[in-house]
Amino acid sequence: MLDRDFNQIFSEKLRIRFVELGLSKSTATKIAKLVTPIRIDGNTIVSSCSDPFYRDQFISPKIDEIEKIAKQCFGSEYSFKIDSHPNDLNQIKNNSLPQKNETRDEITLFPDEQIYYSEKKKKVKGKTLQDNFTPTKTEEPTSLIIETKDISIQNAEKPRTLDASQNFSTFIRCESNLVAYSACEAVAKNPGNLSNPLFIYGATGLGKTHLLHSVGNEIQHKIPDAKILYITSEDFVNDVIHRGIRVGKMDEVRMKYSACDVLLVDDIQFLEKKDACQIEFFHTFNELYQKRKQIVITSDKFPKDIPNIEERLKSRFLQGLLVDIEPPGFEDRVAIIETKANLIGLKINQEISFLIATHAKTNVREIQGLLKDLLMNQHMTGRTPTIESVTAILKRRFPSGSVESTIDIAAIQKVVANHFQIKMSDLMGQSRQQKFVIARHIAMFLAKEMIGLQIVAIASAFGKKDHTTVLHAMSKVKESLDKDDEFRGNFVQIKRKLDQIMQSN
Ligand SMILES: Nc1ncnc2c1ncn2[C@@H]1O[C@H](COP(=O)(O)OP(=O)(O)OP(=O)(O)O)[C@@H](O)[C@H]1O
Repeated sequence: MLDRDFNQIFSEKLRIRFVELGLSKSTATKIAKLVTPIRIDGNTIVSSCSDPFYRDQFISPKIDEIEKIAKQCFGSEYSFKIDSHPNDLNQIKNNSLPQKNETRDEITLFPDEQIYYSEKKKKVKGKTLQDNFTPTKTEEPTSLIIETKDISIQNAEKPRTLDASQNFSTFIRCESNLVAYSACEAVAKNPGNLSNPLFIYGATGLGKTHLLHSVGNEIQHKIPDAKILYITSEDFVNDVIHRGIRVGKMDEVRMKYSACDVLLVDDIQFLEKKDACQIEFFHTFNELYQKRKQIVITSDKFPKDIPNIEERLKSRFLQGLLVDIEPPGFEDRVAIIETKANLIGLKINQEISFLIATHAKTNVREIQGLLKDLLMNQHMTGRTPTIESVTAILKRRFPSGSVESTIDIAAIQKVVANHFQIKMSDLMGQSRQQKFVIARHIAMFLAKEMIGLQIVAIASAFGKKDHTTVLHAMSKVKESLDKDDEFRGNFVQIKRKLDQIMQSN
C-alpha cells in the first residue's frame, strides 16, 4: 500500500506544478486528485485516471513532469505510469449505451455513422438531411421524414440558428477557460463519444454560449448534414408548455428533439420549478443519450447547486464531463481587451488596457460593452482614447465605490522605489544589496495582492526569466511580515500610499 502522507505530498507538488504550467487552481487540484497513486508494481508507481478527457488532454502529455515529481516523493528508483481505469471500458455499459462489439477506440462520435453512411449511399441525391440521417435500423425512416417536415411547417416560432461569428477561432483562450475550451474542442472533434453530456458551468458573460455555438459550428462544418439543435432551456419550456400541452402537439415536440444529432442547451438552470418540462427533458435526454447523440449543456451553476431541479436530472448531468469557466485573471483580461479592441479597430495602449483590466473584473460581456463605449467616443470626437477619456467612461460604467483599483504594476514599482529612495534601475536590476532585494520583494508581493497580476507577468515586469524568484518573494514577504517589525513598518507605509492613490482616482 502507498503511504498516505507521501501521496498527499505528491498530490500537493503536482498541484503546484500544474499551476506553474499555466492551469487554473481548480483544474490543477482536480488533476492532482485524478492521478493519486493506487499501488506499486515492483518499481512502478501506478495511478489510474477515471476521467478520459483529463487523462488525454492534460495528464498524458505531462507524464514526464509527473514522473519527475513521483521520483522526488517516492524515490528516484521509481517510474510512474497511468493504468487505464476500470470504468473506462465499462462506462458505456453502465450508462446503458447501445451494446456494440467495439473497443473504446473504435467508438465513433455518431454511433450510427456506419449505418448512416451506408444508408446515405443508397439514397437518391437531392434528399433532405432528415432523409439521410436515419438514426437506427429499426425506425421507420419514412414516417420520421414526413413528421419532421410537418414540425418545421407547423412550428410558429422561428428556430434558433447557430451564430457563425461565435466559433473557436474567435474565442480567446486563457487560463480561466482553457479546460472548457479544450473539452468543447474535443467534443466537436469527436461528438457523441465519452464526454457526453458535456456540462459547462460558470458565471454570466464568461463565454459559455460562445463555446456552445463553437461546438455546433465546428460539427456543422465537419458534417454538414448533422442535425444540430441549439436551444435555450426557455425554448424547451415554450415547446413543451405551449406547443406540447396547450396546443396538444406533444408528439411533434418529442419528434423534434429526438430527431437531432447534437443537442446544445443553453442556461439549463431556467428549467427550475418547471416540473412537466423537467420530466420531458429527462426523457429527451435519455433517448438522445442512448442513441449516443451528443448533448452539451450550459448553466450558471454546478449541477448539484441548481435549485429545484429533479435529482435524477442532476445525476444525468453529473455522469458526463463537467468543466467550469472562471472569471479571467488580470493578465487574461488584458489579453481579452487588447484582442477585442484590435478586432473592432480601437486603438489603445498598454496603459489603457491595464486601466480597463483593473476595473472590468467580472466578465467579458462587461469588457465588450466598455470597448464599444470607447469606440463610439472615438467616432464622435475623432480622437483615440486617452487615460482621461477612459477614466471618465469607467466612472460612468462603474458608479462610485465600485471602482476598486486604478493602479498598475508601474505605479507600484514607482511608489516602492520612492519609498526606499532607490532608482528604478536598482529596483529592476540584479543587485543583491539588501535594500534593493527587500524593495523588489515588496513590489512583487503587492503586484500579486493588489492587482492580481499572475506570477509569470510579475516576473516579466521585473525582467526576470524565472518566475521562481517571484514565488520566493511571496514567501519571504509573508515570513518577514510576521517576524520583522521594521519590514512591516515599511510595508504598511507603502500599502497606505498605494491605497490613497487608488481612492483618489
Ligand atoms: N474567451 C472569450 N473570447 C472571446 N469572446 C468572449 C469570450 N468570453 C466571452 N466572450 C464574449 O462575451 C460575450 C458574452 O459571452 P457569452 O454570451 O458566451 O457568456 P455566457 O457565459 O453564456 O453568459 P450567460 O450566462 O449570461 O448566458 C459574448 O459576446 C462572447 O462572444
